[in-house]
Amino acid sequence: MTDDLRADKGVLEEPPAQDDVADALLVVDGLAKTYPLPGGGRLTAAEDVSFRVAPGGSVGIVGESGSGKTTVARMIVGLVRPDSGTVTVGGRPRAARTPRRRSARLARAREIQMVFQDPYLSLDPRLTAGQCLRTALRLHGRDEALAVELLERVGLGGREAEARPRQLSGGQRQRLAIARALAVEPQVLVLDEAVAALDVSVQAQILELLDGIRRDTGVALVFVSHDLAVVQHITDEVLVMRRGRVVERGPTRRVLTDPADPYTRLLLASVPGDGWDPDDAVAARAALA
Ligand SMILES: Nc1ncnc2c1ncn2[C@@H]1O[C@H](COP(=O)(O)OP(=O)(O)OP(=O)(O)O)[C@@H](O)[C@H]1O
Repeated sequence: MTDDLRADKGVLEEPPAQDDVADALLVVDGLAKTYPLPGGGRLTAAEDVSFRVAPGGSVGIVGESGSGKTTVARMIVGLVRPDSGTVTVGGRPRAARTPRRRSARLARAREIQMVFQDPYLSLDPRLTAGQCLRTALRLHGRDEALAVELLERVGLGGREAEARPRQLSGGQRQRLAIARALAVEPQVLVLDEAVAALDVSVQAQILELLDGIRRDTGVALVFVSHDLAVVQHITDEVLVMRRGRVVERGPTRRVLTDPADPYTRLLLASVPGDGWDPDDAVAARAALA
């Protein structure tokens, strides 16, 4: 999409820090998805969503429930097929379908890994943490002994290595899910509300962990969250989504301290803090609708 078109669509476009396509690791271009509505017509879950992330970069996607964040995350990973748009990792366009050949499937998994809100659903309940990591390492032709290093990397010790997912705390399970994703050595990690279910102190530990990992490994992060405070800590740039469209984007600090779009202002006004009045937040929403 050209800048003129973007301006026509009312999307505020600041030159992102990672503006050079050649430097971008992940290029998301014009992703769109609609779903049929029960009474006819179609719901726009995502419309013309484009952004780029450099190696070691971190982009946040924020918005309220139903704004289209998960749809975008799932299209990037390949769990939802876009109506249009492309996803390119390291200069290679991702195929629309999961390839049949095993080697191609593994190569695709090494491009992008995803961490979900509830790691229970993605972890095999029968495997201990150590077995889980060794299985992933073996599958990708890596040395199984690296499991110890990975556990250490995410702050899990020998006791946790022998535990199955149900014997771990929510924070430990999420650490394991991150370690398993890293076992694949992905270029991009997409995290969908990955810390939403954790209490604030555990959230902080996981965010710190992710920040260290992206600095050390150069993995690019796409961080989907409804929580502006979370995004503030982990991302360089942020996209604000409303009703499937990106209504604002820019450096995270700027967007969160000096928002240009009324919807971003509303999101910020909705966060409880000093002098916060729920009536004001409700009134602001009514004015925007
Ligand atoms: N498989 C589907 N079929 C029909 N509609 C869907 C489907 N998946 C999502 N939607 C709709 O698309 C819109 C965007 O949903 P999405 O889950 O992407 O939003 P979200 O911002 O991630 O919300 P949340 O934070 O609640 O997960 C919503 O209106 C949702 O009801």
